[in-house]
Amino acid sequence: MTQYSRQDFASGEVPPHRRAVLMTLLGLTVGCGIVFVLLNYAAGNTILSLVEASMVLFAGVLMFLVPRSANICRWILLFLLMLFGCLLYAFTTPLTSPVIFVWALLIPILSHLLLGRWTGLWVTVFFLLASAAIFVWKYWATPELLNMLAVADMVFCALCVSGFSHVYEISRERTENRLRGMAFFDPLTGLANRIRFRDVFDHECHRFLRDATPMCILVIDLDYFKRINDSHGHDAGDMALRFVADVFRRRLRATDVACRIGGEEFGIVLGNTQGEQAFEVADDLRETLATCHFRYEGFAIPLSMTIGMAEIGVDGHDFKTLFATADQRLYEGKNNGRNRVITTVPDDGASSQAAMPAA
Ligand SMILES: Nc1nc2c(ncn2[C@@H]2O[C@H](COP(=O)(O)OP(=O)(O)OP(=O)(O)O)[C@@H](O)[C@H]2O)c(=O)[nH]1
Repeated sequence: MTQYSRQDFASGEVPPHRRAVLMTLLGLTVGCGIVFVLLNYAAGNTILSLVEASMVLFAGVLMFLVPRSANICRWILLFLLMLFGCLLYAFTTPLTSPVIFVWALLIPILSHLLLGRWTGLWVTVFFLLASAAIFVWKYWATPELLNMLAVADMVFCALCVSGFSHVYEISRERTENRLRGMAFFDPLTGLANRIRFRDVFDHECHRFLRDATPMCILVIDLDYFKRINDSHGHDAGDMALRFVADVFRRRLRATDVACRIGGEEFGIVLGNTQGEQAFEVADDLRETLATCHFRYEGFAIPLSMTIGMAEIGVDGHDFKTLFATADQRLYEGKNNGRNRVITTVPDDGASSQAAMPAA
């Protein structure tokens, strides 16, 4: 069953700030680029001004494409490689002054902001080493630029900027993961919360609309849960909720997502699962909980749950309809004695396909 992990957030999803940073960089490339195209053209550095003009053009095209692209990873990488390549070319040309090397300090900052800590680090190392090699090659015979003090200034400054960028990105990633964990997961049980439940449902719904992949949802409510709190205390109730979450974790597949909707109510999305299979899973969960007693301070406390089920394409096509249907079946199950799974509610109001309560 899907649980919270760092991988949940590293699955090709670009953090939102990268889009904003990329758009700012593209705007600056167009703005500053035009100035440098003109300056270099006026200084007789025609090839460099042409290279810069093509960068300006590419940045302009990307400013149009990026807001319309869902996955901007490849644009980020392509643009940075071209931008840094363009910088290296500018470093090599004899008409540029030594001051141009100051732009190399942007490499670690932009790489980390746009590519994350590891890809950012490798891109930084590669382009900074290349810049250093060009500097040594270009000013080999200029001792006032290539002496111990000047080299120490440049190397330590580059190391500081790279180190701070890397540390900043590590702490930013950690904070983002922690905040996302708090936003999408229930702290008591470690299961997903209702926001993530909805996200997963939407994802599976798109799969159904695209290639008819079946999907079912279960809406689950523990039976007479109030009695546990009343007889054994709130701690016992909390432990019972964790116990139920463990039952889900043990039984469900890695692709299924269980969540705590609130209180003693849970929801499960069973991706790529048809009605009959989903009923078997639901009934298995029901039976497991009803037969394995939860223990608290020496007491064996019986637990059971009632489950309402709905299948996409059969009971509806959107979250609101499917959830309402499953919820209605859940309450049908509660009214009919609890500890059962309800998959259909005929018009006459009687439940069918209900697993009968364990003895
Ligand atoms: N310990 C604990 N109890 C909770 C939590 N959230 C909700 N509850 C309790 O769950 C109980 C739910 O009670 P009811 O809605 O009456 O439902 P029930 O007793 O399970 O009865 P039926 O659903 O009708 O079978 C309430 O006593 C809530 O206080 C929680 O996080 N921890």
